[in-house]
Amino acid sequence: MSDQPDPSPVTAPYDALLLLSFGGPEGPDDVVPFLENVTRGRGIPRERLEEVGRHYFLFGGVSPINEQNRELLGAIRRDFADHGLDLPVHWGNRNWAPFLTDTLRDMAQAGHRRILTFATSAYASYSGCRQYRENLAEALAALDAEGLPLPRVDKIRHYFNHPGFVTPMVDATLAALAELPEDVRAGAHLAFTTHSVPTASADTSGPPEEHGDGGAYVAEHLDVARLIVERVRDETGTDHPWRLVYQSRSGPPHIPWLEPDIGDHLEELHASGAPAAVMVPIGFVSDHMEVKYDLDTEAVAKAAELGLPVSRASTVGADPRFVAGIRELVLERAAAERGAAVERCALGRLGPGHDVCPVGCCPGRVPLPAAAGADSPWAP
Ligand SMILES: CC1=C(CCC(=O)O)c2cc3nc(cc4[nH]c(cc5[nH]c(cc1n2)c(C)c5CCC(=O)O)c(CCC(=O)O)c4C)C(CCC(=O)O)=C3C
Ligand SMILES: [Fe+2]
Repeated sequence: MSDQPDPSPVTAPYDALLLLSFGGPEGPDDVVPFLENVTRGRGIPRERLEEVGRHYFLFGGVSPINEQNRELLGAIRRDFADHGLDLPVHWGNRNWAPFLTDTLRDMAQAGHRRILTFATSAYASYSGCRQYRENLAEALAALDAEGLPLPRVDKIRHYFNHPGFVTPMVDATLAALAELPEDVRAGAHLAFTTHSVPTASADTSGPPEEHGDGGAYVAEHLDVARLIVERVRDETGTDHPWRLVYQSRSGPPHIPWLEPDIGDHLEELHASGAPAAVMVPIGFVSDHMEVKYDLDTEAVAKAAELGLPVSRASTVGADPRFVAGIRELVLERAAAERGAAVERCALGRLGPGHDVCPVGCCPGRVPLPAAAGADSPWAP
């Protein structure tokens, strides 16, 4: 008899969940090395880096993202325990401690052989999906070089249209509308914001058949925005005008990125006589630096200068419905891997996405090995 307990049947074949995130600095001394990790080989102008460094120093050199991931990690563990799931949950980052390679090494040494990954990015795109798969491949290569047995690593499908993500965002939008002065509320515009990416990267996001016209990245965000607009209309009886806009543009100015920027959009709204706006950061799963600085600091200052009343919807963070959604996605994927019947929850027009990224999904500028996809060199 083995001294290991049998894996819990509902989560089999998986023996662990990996929470995979971006990472952020936790003090002033971390800021520059963190930015070096993020931007290695990416051709980001020096001035942009200095500018982004200032955002972090404004907050004492501490990004909120790690604390938010600790909260999410704790919430997932409690939710699993409350639902009788015996699946250990570990956390690793792309750019800061705990680094993915260290986490994956601990997991391999603890005997985990089938790992399911949940990344803190809900959409298709190079930065939000393939780059995490490249990070997994890099970590596996490092373990391989150390002679460790390699676990098989899978990744949960994009969850932008899962009710666990959409439902809390609807409530957050309603709450942000309620924060506006009553006389401007009914006329408020909804500005759905997400991270800008180079248009070339947006156009090739998602599976090859979805490339062009902003690709899966833009289509998925539009789907979420429409869902929120419809639900808000059902609740309030008001049809709020809306637009998908972008924030946190980086890169050299001659390379086109998705537009309009939230700041320009607020100016346009003001010029066209809009009475108020709600910023809804559907591109992010927690209130990290892009939200705290680019929206709550910069965009709010711009709105104040214009005299445009604004409020900002909160992100899902560790909302219990989001955490329950993560559990449902784990159970869904485990069942699919066992060949059992699965119900794939998805709202909106696009339907549930793929479990395994196909060849040619969200390519980077340079082809690099990526795990957890059809093109993975680490496939079983
Ligand atoms: C699509 C997307 C997401 C959402 C999906 C996901 O969540 O993964 C995201 C998240 C995040 N991005 C973050 C931070 C940064 N992103 C940068 C740079 C870049 N982001 C890009 C895209 C995205 N980024 C791109 C195309 C670049 C250009 C360079 C490159 O091609 O890689 C830079 C360099 C400086 C700058 O130029 O801004 C920093 C510091 C943090 C941590 C925040 C914190 O500390 O709280 C988080 C969660
Ligand atoms: Fe970023």
